[in-house]
Amino acid sequence: MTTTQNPSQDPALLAGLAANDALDVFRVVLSHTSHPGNIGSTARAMKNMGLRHLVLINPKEFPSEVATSLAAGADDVLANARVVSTMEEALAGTTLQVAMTARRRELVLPLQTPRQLAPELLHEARQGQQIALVFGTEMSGLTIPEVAACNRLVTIPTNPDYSSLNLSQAVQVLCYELRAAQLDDVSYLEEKREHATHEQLELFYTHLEQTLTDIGFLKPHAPKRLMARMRRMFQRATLEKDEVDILRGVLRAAQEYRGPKAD
Ligand SMILES: C[S@@+](CC[C@H](N)C(=O)[O-])C[C@H]1O[C@@H](n2cnc3c(N)ncnc32)[C@H](O)[C@@H]1O
Repeated sequence: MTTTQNPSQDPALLAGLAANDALDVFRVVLSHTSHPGNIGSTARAMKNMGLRHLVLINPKEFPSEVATSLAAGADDVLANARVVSTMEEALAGTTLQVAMTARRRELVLPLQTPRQLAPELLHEARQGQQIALVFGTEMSGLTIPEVAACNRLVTIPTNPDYSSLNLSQAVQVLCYELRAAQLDDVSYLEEKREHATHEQLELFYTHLEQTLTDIGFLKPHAPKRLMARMRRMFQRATLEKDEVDILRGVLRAAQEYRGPKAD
């Protein structure tokens, strides 16, 4: 077996690298963080999972030696962190904003888990949308206006009697789910499929009905629900254009069939 040494010659590898870029549109936003150690641990958690854009809204202490020490090699994430003073600045340019909360009182949007939301986030990321993952301050979490600035609400399903994670651990869980969803998503390697259009399917159903009538399977005076059931069956299959062509070829052959050929 030969392996391609140069990634630029390997389309599958290139596609994988392109998929990795999806994580590059995410920004982690930490609001009013009190402990610099949590900023450092967040940077580490992000870099482990392939995210690198960190935005800090009014951190109590930053830059900080404690943050750098806990970043443990993810100091590039800290060096590039943007410090802003408002949520508006932190969310500028994003189309999706995910409020992370352990609390139940802010239920203004449907509550989702990271695993439920990750595929949608990745899909949007691949379209080049900018996405913010927003985390609250250690003592009190996100405020009501902060949650209201977001259009998605996510909770990590923890022990209901002890639901609040350490800030950087919450960041870790969400970033991991994004990475895991991305690794599971190999759709970028799939061949593009040309689905049959509505019109092509309608022609097929007409052809099918005519053929079933011709061969005596469908009784025009007592059709029952046969065609409705046939439609449902083929709709479930999400047929491609080529598959419809094959099926119509079969129908034509059935219509022209004159019995077994004599040897
Ligand atoms: C230490 S927690 C804040 C705890 C605070 N006492 C509260 O009630 O929200 C800091 C941040 O981590 C995130 N977080 C912690 N546990 C979480 C969970 N189970 N689900 C989602 N986010 C969580 C939230 O963004 C939260 O604002």
